[in-house]
Amino acid sequence: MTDLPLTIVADENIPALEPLFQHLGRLHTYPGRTLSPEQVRDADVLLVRSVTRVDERLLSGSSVRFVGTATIGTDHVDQDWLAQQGIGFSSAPGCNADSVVDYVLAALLHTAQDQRFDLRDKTLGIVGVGNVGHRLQGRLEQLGVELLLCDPPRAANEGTDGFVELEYLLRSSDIICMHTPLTRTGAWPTHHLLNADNMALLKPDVVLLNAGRGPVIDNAALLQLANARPQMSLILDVWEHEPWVDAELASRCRLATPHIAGYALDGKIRGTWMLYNALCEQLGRPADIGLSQVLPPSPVSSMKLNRPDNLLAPVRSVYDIYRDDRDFRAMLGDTETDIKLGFDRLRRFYPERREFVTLSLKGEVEPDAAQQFAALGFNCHWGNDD
Ligand SMILES: NC(=O)C1=CN([C@@H]2O[C@H](COP(=O)(O)OP(=O)(O)OC[C@H]3O[C@@H](n4cnc5c(N)ncnc54)[C@H](O)[C@@H]3O)[C@@H](O)[C@H]2O)C=CC1
Ligand SMILES: O=C(O)C(=O)[C@H](O)COP(=O)(O)O
Repeated sequence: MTDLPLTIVADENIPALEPLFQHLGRLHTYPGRTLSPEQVRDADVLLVRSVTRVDERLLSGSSVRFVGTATIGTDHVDQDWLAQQGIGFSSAPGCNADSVVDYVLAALLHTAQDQRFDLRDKTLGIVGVGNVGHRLQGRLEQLGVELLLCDPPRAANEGTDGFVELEYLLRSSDIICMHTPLTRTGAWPTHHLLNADNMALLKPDVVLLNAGRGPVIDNAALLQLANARPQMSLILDVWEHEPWVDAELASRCRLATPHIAGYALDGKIRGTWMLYNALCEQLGRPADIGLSQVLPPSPVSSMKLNRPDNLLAPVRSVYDIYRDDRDFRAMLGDTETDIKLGFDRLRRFYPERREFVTLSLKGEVEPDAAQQFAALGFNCHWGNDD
């Protein structure tokens, strides 16, 4: 597959396809969720996101020689089958990890403000300490939050120091953030990792956030528990059975969003760009388009703080998580079919959002506040009036 032009079939929800791939061949875009064997049969390259199941059913008999998913998660791809067929594969590890961490921090800071607590007085458990969990760990440690970490695969490789057992974390944490992949086999499968039995261990007023994959938590058991425990706070970005969402569970959440934690433009375009690099490598061609050539400058690039004690002011100016929550809830009274269509429509036409790091903060602030704004991930230039 070295002869150009290539035939490239891609999910229409992948940004920056033209500038990165058009010079390599003819691009055909389709809705990813309904991509069919007929649409991919004559393709050389298939570029997907998480909503396309990539397996023998989709690709058998096709001419596809390279599959790329512009996502971190890979549970939608049958990688064993691709390898057996000699089809090249790449995902985009870490591409939107900072976008997810921004989402988590926005959600937790709003929750802390609404429930009148300071994150630094809480114990926060992270389950799955990979690209996302590790970056979240870094920012929260700088903020001064006490952490518990659970990641049995890492503990098995690196030693158990610094890691705790899941049950201990569930029992001891005030806030829990789920960041594991979805796996059904292997030594540490995560399907229904949180279930009726172990969720009974949770503190009654726990804040539980899932921005990994929906089926990592048994959603029916979660709804039952949350109904029995009115003080429990749920923040869910991912759902069992997407694009369908259990409207009752969503209505029980303090924040509910349609799988957009990683949807900052920076994270999405970085994912596409990583696939461009992987495809060029497979083709033996130089990848000479830089990320900055395809990532537009941020429309909100600097902010002078006049209320430096309020951590939420810059967070809101880059990312209003309540807007996502409102838009999502607005469609939940619809029929099952409308919810499914609405879920994908919100994602397809997601408004531009940028990562915290794109915002420069200026002003004169106290050292403690300066440390906290830097910990959140903003680009800080204190004392600079330019
Ligand atoms: N909501 C969203 O928009 C997004 C969701 N994701 C999801 O988040 C997941 C995590 O992303 P990354 O951190 O980048 O992945 P990663 O692969 O870098 O890290 C995952 C971590 O989970 C750990 N893990 C695996 N099984 C575990 C278990 N049973 N218990 C505890 N830990 C376990 C692994 O050892 C690894 O350290 C992705 O696989 C994807 O499904 C990723 C990006 C955006
Ligand atoms: O990267 C991942 O993994 C994700 O979950 C994606 O950010 C989700 O976006 P879509 O692939 O579903 O558009």
